[in-house]
Amino acid sequence: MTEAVRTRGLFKRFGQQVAVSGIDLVVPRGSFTGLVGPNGAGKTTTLSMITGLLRPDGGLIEIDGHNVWADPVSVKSRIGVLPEGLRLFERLSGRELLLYNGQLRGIPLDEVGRRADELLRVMDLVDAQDKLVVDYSTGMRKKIGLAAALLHNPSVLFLDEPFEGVDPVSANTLTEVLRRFTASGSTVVFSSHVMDLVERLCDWVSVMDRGRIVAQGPLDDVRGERTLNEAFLDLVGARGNGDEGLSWLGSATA
Ligand SMILES: Nc1ncnc2c1ncn2[C@@H]1O[C@H](COP(=O)(O)OP(=O)(O)OP(=O)(O)O)[C@@H](O)[C@H]1O
Repeated sequence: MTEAVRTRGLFKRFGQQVAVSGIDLVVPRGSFTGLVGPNGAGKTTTLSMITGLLRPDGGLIEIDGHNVWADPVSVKSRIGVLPEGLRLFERLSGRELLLYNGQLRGIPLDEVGRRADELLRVMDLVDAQDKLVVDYSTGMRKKIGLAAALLHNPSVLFLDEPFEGVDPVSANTLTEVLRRFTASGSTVVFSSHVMDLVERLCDWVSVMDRGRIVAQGPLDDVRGERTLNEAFLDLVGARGNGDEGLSWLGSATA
């Protein structure tokens, strides 16, 4: 199996809190991979280390066989990132943002212009292309962020919660673009809490819980005879706190 992403013993702590506890993540090339886990499982921390945004305390990360922290330049030209809490250049218009990103990546201006026009069209952002990014809605921000991440044609695309706050129409657009991207042999890794979506899109799944990988492999192997949601609850242990306490809740009288 050729791997797009491989970590060995990847480790990160924040003070006393171990966020990522020595994980061996495997992402096959050309896969549509879902990184799932409950709140605080370590997904964002893992993606931040893999994409070179956060220095690990230990372990190794390779993308297309290149060591992320030893060879950051060749890795960064191969990856696209849509991070959580997406920070964009707010005072640029959507189109300017793409042109600027493309030039930062060293793509000739006429080629950047061509790619930007196509991406704006596919993302249904043509009418908003001259509007400042600060005035974009959440879904529009995700779409322009994805366009910026795709502009240099990366071989691996990392998306942290790409569908959060995105309406079904925009989610469909994002899905179509990502499907086309993986169909051409490129790799997508995205984190999500939405099991239905992961089940619909992904062919490979890594399940994290409390800083560890508790299951990893082809979607069909991880879920077995169950839905992915049932498998997820089995794997991370449904935390049955709902029946205790809160006796006051719902007893309000008019
Ligand atoms: N900068 C930080 N400083 C201190 N602790 C942090 C920091 N970033 C993350 N953590 C802790 O590390 C753990 C993993 O957090 P992380 O954000 O990676 O989880 P996650 O799986 O992405 O969660 P969510 O699904 O809620 O976004 C949590 O316990 C979190 O509180």
